[in-house]
Amino acid sequence: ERERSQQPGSDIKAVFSVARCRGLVSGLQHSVDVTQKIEALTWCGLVHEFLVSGWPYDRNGTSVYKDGVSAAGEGALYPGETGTGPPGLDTNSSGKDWTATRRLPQALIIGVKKGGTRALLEFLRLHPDIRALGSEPHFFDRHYARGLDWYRSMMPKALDGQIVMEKTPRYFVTVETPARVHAMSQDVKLIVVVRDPVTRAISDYTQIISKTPDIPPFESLAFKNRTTGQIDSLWSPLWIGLYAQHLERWLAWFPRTQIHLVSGERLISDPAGELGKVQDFLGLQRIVTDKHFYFNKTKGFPCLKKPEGSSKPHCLGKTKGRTHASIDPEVMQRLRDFYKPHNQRFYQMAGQDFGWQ
Ligand SMILES: Nc1ncnc2c1ncn2[C@@H]1O[C@H](COP(=O)(O)OS(=O)(=O)O)[C@@H](OP(=O)(O)O)[C@H]1O
Repeated sequence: ERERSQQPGSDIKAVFSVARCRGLVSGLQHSVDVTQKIEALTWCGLVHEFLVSGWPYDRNGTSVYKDGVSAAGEGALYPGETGTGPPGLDTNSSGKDWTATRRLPQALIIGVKKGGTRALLEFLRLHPDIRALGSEPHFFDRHYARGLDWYRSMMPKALDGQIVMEKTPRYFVTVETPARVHAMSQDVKLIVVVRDPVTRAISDYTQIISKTPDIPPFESLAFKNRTTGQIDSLWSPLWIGLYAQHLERWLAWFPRTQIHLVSGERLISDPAGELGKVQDFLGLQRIVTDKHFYFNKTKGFPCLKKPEGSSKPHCLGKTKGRTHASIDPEVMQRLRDFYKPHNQRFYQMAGQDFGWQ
C-alpha cells in the first residue's frame, strides 16, 4: 500500500485497517521511539487526530483523547502524508510553518543500479526529517520534457525543514542528467551507492534473465570475443560499473563535497554506520541508528526491526537480495582484471578505497 500510494500520479492514500492500527498505535503509546510513532500515525491516517486530541488509542485499543496533550508532548510529532495540519495548528510555538507543500527535491540518490539504492531509501525514510518518493520518477533521464512542475507534483508533501528526496539509479549513468539536475538546483545533495562492479554486473544480469529467460549466458554477453578475452565494455551491465567515467561527468557540474558515496557492501554489513554518514551529509540528526536494524539470517540481509504491535518485521522484497546466476570463475577473474584500473581511478577521485578485489 505504502509503495502504491507513492507511485507517480497515484491518489491512493495508504491507510492500514482500523484493527491493525489499534494494535500498532496502542502498542506504541508509551514508546520513546518517536520515529516509530510518527510512522504509525502517518500510515494509520491518525496524524490529525493526534494533533487535535493527543495519542489516539490506549493499550486496550480504546480511545485516549484528552485535551490536546499527547503522551509524547504537544508538537513532538510531525503531520504526515495528509499535509496541512488542523486549523489553529498551522504554526507551532516557535512560529514554524506546519503546512506541508510539494517541493522539488533537495537530495537525490542518483545511483548506481543494483548498488543497494532501495535499501538506502527505505532506511532513510525512517527519519522524520526526510520525505522521500517511494517510486523512481525518472524525471531527468526519461520525463524531462514534462517540466519541473510535473516533477514537483510527483513529490510527497513536506514541511519546512524536512528534506525531500527521490531515487532513480539510472541518473548516474545518463549523459544529460548532471546538467539538468544542475539547472534545477546547484545546491542539491547527491548520493551514490557503489558496489563491486563485478558483483553489480552479475546482479544486473540476474535481474535481466529473470525477466527475459531466453537471453544468452552472461559469459557470452560480457565478451566481444571470448577467445581473445576482449571485454564488451559497452554492454550495459559492464558499462554501468565504469564508475570513474560516470563520476567525472558529475564532477564537471558539482563539487566533490556535494556528492556522497555510500559503500554498497557496508550498507549490508553495517547499515547503521553507513546511515550515520548519510545523515551527517544531509545535515540531519543521527536518528536512524543500529537500534532500527537486525540481521535476518533467512534473508541474509539487514532488515528493519518489527514495529511494536505489528506482526511483521520489514525486509526488502524478493527482488532484493536474489541468488545470483553462477558465473565461470575464469570469467570473474577476467572481469576483475578489467575493472582494476578503473576502480583505482575511481578510488582516487572518491578519496577512498572501497576494497574491491
Ligand atoms: N537490506 C538489504 N536487503 C536486501 N537487499 C539489499 C539490502 N542492502 C543492500 N541490498 C542490495 O541491494 C541490491 C539491489 O540494489 P538496488 O536496490 O539499488 O536495485 S535497483 O537498482 O533499484 O533495481 C540487492 O542486490 P542483489 O543481492 O543482487 O539482489 C542487494 O544485494
